[in-house]
Amino acid sequence: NQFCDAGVGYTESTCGFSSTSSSKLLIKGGTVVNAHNQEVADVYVEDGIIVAVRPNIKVDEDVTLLDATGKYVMPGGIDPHTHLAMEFMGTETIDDFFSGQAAALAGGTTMHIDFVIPVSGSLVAGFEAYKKKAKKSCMNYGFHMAITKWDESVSREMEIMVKEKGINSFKFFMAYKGSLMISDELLLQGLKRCKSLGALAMVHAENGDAVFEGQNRMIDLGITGPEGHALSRPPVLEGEATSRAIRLAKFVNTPLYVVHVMSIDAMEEISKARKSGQKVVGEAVVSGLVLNDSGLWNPDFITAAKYVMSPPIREAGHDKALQAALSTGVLQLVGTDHCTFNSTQKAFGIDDFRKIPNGVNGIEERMHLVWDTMVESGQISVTDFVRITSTECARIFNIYPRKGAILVGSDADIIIFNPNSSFEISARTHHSRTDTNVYDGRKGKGKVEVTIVGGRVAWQDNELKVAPGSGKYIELPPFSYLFDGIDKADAKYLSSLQAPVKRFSAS
Ligand SMILES: NC(=O)NCCC(=O)O
Ligand SMILES: [Zn+2]
Ligand SMILES: [Zn+2]
Repeated sequence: NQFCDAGVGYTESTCGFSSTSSSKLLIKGGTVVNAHNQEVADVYVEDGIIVAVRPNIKVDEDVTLLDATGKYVMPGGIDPHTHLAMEFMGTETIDDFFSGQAAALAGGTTMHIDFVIPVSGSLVAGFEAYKKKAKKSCMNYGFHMAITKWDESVSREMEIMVKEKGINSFKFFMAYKGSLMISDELLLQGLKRCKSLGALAMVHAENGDAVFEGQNRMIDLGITGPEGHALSRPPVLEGEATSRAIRLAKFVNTPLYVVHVMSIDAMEEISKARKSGQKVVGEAVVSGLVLNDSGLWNPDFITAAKYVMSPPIREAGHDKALQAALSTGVLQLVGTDHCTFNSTQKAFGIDDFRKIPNGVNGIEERMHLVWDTMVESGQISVTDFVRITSTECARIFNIYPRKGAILVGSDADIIIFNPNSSFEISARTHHSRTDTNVYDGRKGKGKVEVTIVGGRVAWQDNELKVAPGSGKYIELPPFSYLFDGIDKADAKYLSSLQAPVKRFSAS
């Protein structure tokens, strides 16, 4: 870990943070990239807000200048899927809201959306617990909320989350039998409630009952190592659950967001639904795009166990198909599912893959790996890069154009990216607290040189410049663009029922 251990005995002097105090910033001469266009322009920022984007802006001497000549000036990355300080599988992720965010800033991500896990089923208690965890934040963050049980109180608390706490999305786990997994009955209730609140339903799509069966099958065969994890939950189980969730969302007529799409099977279900006109969002994660399952077969347990996540990293072929789906719009955005456990924690499953805490790193690596894999290979344009790493996430979670854009009036969350530099990933130099890295040794083109959050330089010259506690909670309002037209479709459906209703009342 390159930063001092945050939160414990922290002082600015001992940690060597230096904050850039000027509230005025001019980024000169770069190519400003938005999802819709790119142009050479200066970007002028005052008090955290972009106030001008045009060539040759003249400013007074009290303004901090950043030269971006020959570089891209892009919206900071927004990671839609992280787990910081999450209690899971009998332990807690090693990255908290400071170490995880410090890593994010080093990699050009300025906002992430983390998943609140209810406490004993209570959403309010879960929200309070995460508010406390997030006190050490040093960048923008928002929350999704998991729904793990169903009763009147959960339904009421969902309304409180949406109307009072700034949460506009709820995740339903169709896997993790015995802990987070929910039934179809609960999923249906949850989808209906999400719809009425204008909140986006998200699913972890794997058939948890069949996964349980698959795990028993592996143990009966004496397969106890990390490879058993992938073998026990094949793509067909991800495809089945994805298809089931899509059909239930269609039945309820509410938008659906499928998190961490890892297989061709799931991706094809999303593709089919989208072609039919259904509002389904598919989230790729960087591990699914750039890794294959070969690591899981490494004879060294710790090396193999670091790749254990759910749904599993698939065999070669799924990665390329997911890249193609992302480049053609079948999948819309890229997250990380950053959920880190160190070697000691992974070793809980040394004799039984079912006990290996599930999760991989990625919050620091996402922007670099997506650039190298997708832009450098010619699969997507620079504007597409901005769309899938930032803008689309802001649109889906209803904070665009405040976030996800370099426009007058937008928040000044900005990166300066040098396409002629290069990056190299190593567990020895990364900024996460974990001692392994699933991308260890990867090199590529392009480098985030400066990360700006709310108009302040947060990362520059390989140095973190912000302190724990300087982060900001971003409330996410309900009824994003995905809800446009839902009422019209409902009205059409109801009018289609008039004929049977009349027939029934006539007899
Ligand atoms: N994905 C994973 O393995 N861990 C995090 C929890 C989840 O997103 O399912
Ligand atoms: Zn999940
Ligand atoms: Zn996750």
